[in-house]
Amino acid sequence: MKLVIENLTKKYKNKVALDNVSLSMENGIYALLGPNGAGKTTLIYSIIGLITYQQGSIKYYDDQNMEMESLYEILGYLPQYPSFYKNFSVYEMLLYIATLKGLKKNIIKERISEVLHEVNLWDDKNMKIKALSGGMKQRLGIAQAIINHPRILIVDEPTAGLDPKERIRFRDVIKNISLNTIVIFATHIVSDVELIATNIILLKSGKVILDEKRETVFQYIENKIWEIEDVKENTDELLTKYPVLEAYWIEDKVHIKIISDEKPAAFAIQIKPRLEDLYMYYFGDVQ
Ligand SMILES: Nc1ncnc2c1ncn2[C@@H]1O[C@H](COP(=O)(O)OP(=O)(O)OP(=O)(O)O)[C@@H](O)[C@H]1O
Repeated sequence: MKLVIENLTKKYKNKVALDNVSLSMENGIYALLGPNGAGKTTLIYSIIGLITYQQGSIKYYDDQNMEMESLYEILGYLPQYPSFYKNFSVYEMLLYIATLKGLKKNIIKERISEVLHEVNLWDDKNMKIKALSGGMKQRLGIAQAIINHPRILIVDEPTAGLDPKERIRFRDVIKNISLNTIVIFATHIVSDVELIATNIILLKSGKVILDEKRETVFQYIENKIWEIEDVKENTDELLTKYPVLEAYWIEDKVHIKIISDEKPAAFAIQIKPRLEDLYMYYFGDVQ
């Protein structure tokens, strides 16, 4: 599978929501990161064909590199705010979606059972949707998105409302799927994609400001992240002089993490950057 976006521009009246966006994706997990209003949802809506755009093109190619006419049989989508028929049971909802997605009758039951086990809802399959908790609804959303073995899976803030154990389960499900699927994972929760993303895309004010493989994404902030332990003296000076990425307690000591081209203090230790640092570097106004 290949998804190729070229020079995509989308305007809502005079507001430019996507500005000349070009991206090329193959199987793997693409973390789509950006602050509120960056254009993530607009990009997703453009890919799935929910909205039209003024300029550019979006094309999909199959494994034989042939351009595909329609995306619908191979698409899985979890919207930011999924909604369901509240009087359906979990099982009925999936049966309905599976039928709409054209799954063959003889495999539907088995496939529903598989996905319900994957998202840990098997024991709750007869519960009415109106009685589900927020996290359970989110898991049902994940189940309906993957039920047709999508080759392009788009998930918008998928872990909102999931408890830590379910987040880990979800990460594993997504990782497995990504072996032969393009997964676009839009989120603000950087830690959810840190472990599994193969590519990082940063969107800012409708522009792609970074599109890089995970292995090379840290080159821009390598050797620039410093930790200062037990900050007591010079605290104010350090805080005003350098952009602070993070401040936290470890036992009874305050640590701060800052970004600086040079060693900011004699007792500063250089540490390896993490995805959160990269996010803060680009979006925390620390440049
Ligand atoms: N239907 C619309 N009409 C007018 N402007 C819109 C519309 N939808 C989005 N926008 C604007 O387009 C820009 C991009 O919005 P979009 O929802 O794509 O951002 P986002 O990155 O998904 O944000 P969030 O993280 O808050 O969901 C924003 O400035 C938003 O106000």
